[in-house]
Amino acid sequence: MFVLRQCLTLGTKSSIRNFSATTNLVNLTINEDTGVAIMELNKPPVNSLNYELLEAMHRTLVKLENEKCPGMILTSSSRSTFSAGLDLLEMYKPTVDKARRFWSMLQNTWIKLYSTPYPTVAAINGHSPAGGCLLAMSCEHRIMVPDKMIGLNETQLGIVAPQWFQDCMRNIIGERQAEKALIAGRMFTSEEALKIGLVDELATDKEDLMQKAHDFLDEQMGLPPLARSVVKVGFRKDTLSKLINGREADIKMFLDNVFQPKVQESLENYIQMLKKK
Ligand SMILES: CCCCC/C=C\C/C=C\CC/C=C/CC(=O)SCCNC(=O)CCNC(=O)[C@H](O)C(C)(C)COP(=O)(O)OP(=O)(O)OC[C@H]1O[C@@H](n2cnc3c(N)ncnc32)[C@H](O)[C@@H]1OP(=O)(O)O
Repeated sequence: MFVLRQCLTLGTKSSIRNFSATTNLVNLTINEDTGVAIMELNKPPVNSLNYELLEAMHRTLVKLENEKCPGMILTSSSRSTFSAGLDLLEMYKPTVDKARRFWSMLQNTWIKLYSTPYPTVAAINGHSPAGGCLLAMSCEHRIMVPDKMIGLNETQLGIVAPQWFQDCMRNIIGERQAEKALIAGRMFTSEEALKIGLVDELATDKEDLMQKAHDFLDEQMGLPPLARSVVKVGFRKDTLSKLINGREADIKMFLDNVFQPKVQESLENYIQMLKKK
């Protein structure tokens, strides 16, 4: 359930309704004049994607779809990080039920985000590794601040990015670049990401980032919405169907991997390393 927290009137003619998921993990702001939604991930310090954050995102996406949202900006309340990807603690010594529930919610959230009929833009105001990169890649347009890192780094962690993560990257930067990036588990600087088309624009700072995101949505919202969304979903349907028809196999892949003693050992070392940093 969403609670109406407060009504803010900013110093512009637009009035803003500010909703928040009850957990406060996602701040949702909807501009009353334009209907544009800003979905801000708010799980300090790095928006690691645990079950609760994914569930709050999923709930927000369902609400936006039901309310015929005309456009959405996905961003983060953190100064350093857009999202650190999947929460490593969700994968460290989970029960089978917990691991299954977690992966299933990740699938639900991605399917909703990837298939929205309305235009989506990722305002990437920080680092965006692995699952964070997946979120950004699932939007239609990506704008990033300078001097941050983005990419699917799974290979460097000794794990394999799931097929649908790989497909998202291939759909954006093409077969050859995706193959090279995925084999290496390469993280790109914002500037490198722009060069290979992993992001579409760079912004100078957060204000410029949000302005550019609004500009993109203004342009998209000027197009006939039904035709726009049919073309979008048409382009994405093969990638979506692959996961939708293979959800159980994908969950099995995750469970088979996550419970490997070697994976648990690397995970423990990685968590320790991040904590000592
Ligand atoms: C290693 C083996 C993984 C095993 C996986 C198991 C099964 C796999 C099967 C299939 C799944 C494959 C798909 C995986 C997709 C993923 O998304 S995996 C997650 C990959 N993410 C990362 O590698 C990012 C790690 N984090 C960072 O690089 C940095 O934190 C950052 C994002 C660049 C930010 O840096 P900054 O300096 O600002 O912050 P800190 O590093 O100091 O971190 C602050 C705080 O947050 C904790 N933390 C960071 N990332 C995560 C995370 N992903 N999950 C949980 N917690 C995280 C960090 O430990 C610090 O904690 P504190 O010291 O207690 O404050």
